[in-house]
Order: sequence, then C-alpha cells, then structure tokens
Amino acid sequence: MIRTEGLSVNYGKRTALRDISLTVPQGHVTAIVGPSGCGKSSFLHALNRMTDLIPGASTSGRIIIDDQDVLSRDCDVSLLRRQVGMIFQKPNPFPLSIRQNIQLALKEHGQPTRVELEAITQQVLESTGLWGEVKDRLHHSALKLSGGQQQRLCIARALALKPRYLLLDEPCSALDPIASARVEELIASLKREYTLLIVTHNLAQARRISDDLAVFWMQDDAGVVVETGPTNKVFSTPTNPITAAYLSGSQG
Ligand SMILES: Nc1ncnc2c1ncn2[C@@H]1O[C@H](COP(=O)(O)OP(=O)(O)OP(=O)(O)O)[C@@H](O)[C@H]1O
Repeated sequence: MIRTEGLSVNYGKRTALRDISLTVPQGHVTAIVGPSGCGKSSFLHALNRMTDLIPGASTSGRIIIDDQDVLSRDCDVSLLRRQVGMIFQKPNPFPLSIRQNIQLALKEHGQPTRVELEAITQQVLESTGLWGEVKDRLHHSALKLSGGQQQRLCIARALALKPRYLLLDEPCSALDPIASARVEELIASLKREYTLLIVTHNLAQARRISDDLAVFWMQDDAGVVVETGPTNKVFSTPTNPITAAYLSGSQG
C-alpha cells in the first residue's frame, strides 16, 4: 500500500502540492484526475523520489510505501525505484534494440545468465502482448516500433525489474485510439499482480479502468485533493460540488 500524509511539494518558493493525504490500496488501479497544473505529475514524481532530481524542489510530509518511510535518509532510492516503476506520457525507449531495452537494467541490477535474461524478456513481452509482434525482430531498434508498441515496451521494461507498483503518467495521451485501447487492456490485466496509480486527463478512461479515484484541484495557488473514493461512487454521488461540476464536464 502507498500512503501519503500531509505531503507537500515545492518548486523553489512555489507550492505545487499542499497537504496531500491519500491512500493507494494494494491490488487496485487508482486514477488521479484534475485540471492541468494541479500537481498530478508532481505527486507521482514524489512517490519514487524523482523530485530529488529537480534543482530547488523540496518535499515535506510523509510517504509510506510498504511500511517504509520513503522520505527518510535511510531509504534506498535505487531499490525504491525498482519497486515503484514509472511510465511517462511519451514512450521513452532507449535507442537500442528491443531486447536490450528489456535486458539493460536487468544486467545493471544483477548478473543473470543468458538463459535467465531471455526467459524474462519473453515473459514480460508476453505479459504486455508484444511477444507475438516482435519475437522475430528482437534485435531491431525499439525506435522502429509504433508509438503504442513503444509504450508497451516501456511497460515491459519496467515489469522486468519486478516492481510492486507502477506509476503511469498519462500513458495513453500520445497514442491513437486503438493503441490507447490496447494499453488500457494491458493496465486491466496488470491489476492482478501489481498496484497501479495512473494520472489521466481522460475522465471516461479513468471511469473504465480505475477502482478508486482521487480528484486534485487548485486551491489558493496549490494543488490539493478535493475528493477520493471508489470510482463508481465518486462518479455517481460526488460529495464535493467541485468534483460534481468537474466530472459532469461543466468545470475544469
Ligand atoms: N520541474 C519543475 N520546476 C518548476 N515548476 C514545476 C516543475 N514541474 C512542475 N512544476 C509546476 O508545478 C505545478 C504542477 O505541475 P504538474 O506537472 O505536477 O501538474 P499536472 O497536474 O500534472 O499538470 P498537467 O495535467 O498539465 O500535466 C505547475 O504550476 C508547474 O508549472
């Protein structure tokens, strides 16, 4: 389970996120929605300490992942990023072969044998529905794949490191509707084994794929959470008027 308590993120003096307390239940897909600029990506980046990489950025409050205090000095950030994989809006495969995309990080994190490497490669490509499409050209450049295939390759690459959590930052927004539908199907199938947190601008998509919903909003110049709960319940009976207006399309 991921839990934040009073999490705030600042870029220099500007507060992007204020006092976020949110729970991401194990084995669920949780979607984060909200208007542009209300800190959805900043929230994801804080969870696996990518905020550390931004000069002038700071984080306060608590992030607990599997009973570990992520913001403590003792946290092993490299291990954290293995456990909490991240998928970005624009597919970002390495300019290497399909096979190398999967195997590079595996080699960095251990000394698997060739047989193990090939087995993991096949397994993650199968679980992302890519194996049949690429098995005869694993040595080809990943950059020659279509956008949708590249995004599924990036998900396969993340899965190879056996994460417990996947953070997906608008993973379909750069894809055409067919490729987007395949990634959605993939997300639904991954739910059995992983806990997923997805940022999306697409409310219909959030409704289709998520079990739980968190609505972020701008208040007093900072992103805050205005509503959380089971997706069906939030869509059918939102408790906050802001959420009701946003989900009905009349605001945001
Ligand atoms: N690296 C950064 N340096 C400075 N400010 C940043 C940085 N990243 C984000 N911000 C600011 O923090 C605020 C929240 O941005 P963020 O990208 O987290 O919002 P978002 O809800 O994901 O937006 P969008 O839906 O448009 O992607 C914005 O005002 C943005 O300009």
